[in-house]
Amino acid sequence: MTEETPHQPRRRGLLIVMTGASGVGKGTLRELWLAEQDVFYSVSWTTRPPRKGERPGQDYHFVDATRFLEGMGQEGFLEHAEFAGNHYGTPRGPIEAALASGQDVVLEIEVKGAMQVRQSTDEAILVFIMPPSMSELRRRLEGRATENPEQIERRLTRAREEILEAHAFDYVVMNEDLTRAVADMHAIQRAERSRSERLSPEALGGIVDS
Ligand SMILES: Nc1ncnc2c1ncn2[C@@H]1O[C@H](COP(=O)(O)OP(=O)(O)OP(=O)(O)O)[C@@H](O)[C@H]1O
Ligand SMILES: Nc1nc2c(ncn2[C@@H]2O[C@H](COP(=O)(O)O)[C@@H](O)[C@H]2O)c(=O)[nH]1
Repeated sequence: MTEETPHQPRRRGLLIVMTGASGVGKGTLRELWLAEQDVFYSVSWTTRPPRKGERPGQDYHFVDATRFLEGMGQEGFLEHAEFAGNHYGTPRGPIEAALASGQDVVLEIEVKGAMQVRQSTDEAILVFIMPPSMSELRRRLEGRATENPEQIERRLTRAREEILEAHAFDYVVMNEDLTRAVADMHAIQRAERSRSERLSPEALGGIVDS
């Protein structure tokens, strides 16, 4: 809910960044967590070719390397990174408007990009999604069957590096039981909405005057 009521003053939206290894279940978790919520999901740009069933403009903006470089100059990215041979970036434009209107914004990105977001803004809430084990992560990547064996090994190598960075993030959510992980995401969002610094003096004045 972003609507202003006498008991719920307008606040700035939350900027929530989900990060973690490829295949840990970020996308699966995000879809369940955000179902029936009016949240702005940031659709990334990527030079990776679309997978079967992926919808341009909804899952990604699929572009070639030339267009990606142009985008870096023109629209500008909040962050961008190379991952397993492809480029990925978060377009900056729509994010500030959504936050200012009180809408929560969710990014789902790899670890280097999440660290760039941390450096560029204090307001980001960084959530690291953790796999129960490397063998389970492998099982999920193999089960998804969207990469070939060599690409899976490349993603697992990167995953080991990423997991060692988990201490740098605000929250760690273990994605073993999916229902529990979804509940953890709701709990983080609820708690962060209650943080007092997200209320402006104007919003508090509105309560006093109501
Ligand atoms: N808690 C879970 N238990 C078992 N399987 C899961 C769980 N969460 C997700 N999966 C499965 O793991 C696979 C990878 O999930 P998903 O594609 O959401 O990962 P991801 O982190 O978004 O990957 P990428 O970063 O590469 O986009 C999917 O087949 C999904 O169904
Ligand atoms: N730094 C960024 N990482 C991103 C972005 N969009 C997605 N991703 C992450 O890349 C890997 C690989 O994704 P896949 O769809 O090819 O499996 C994964 O960890 C994504 O979360 C982005 O804009 N910036």
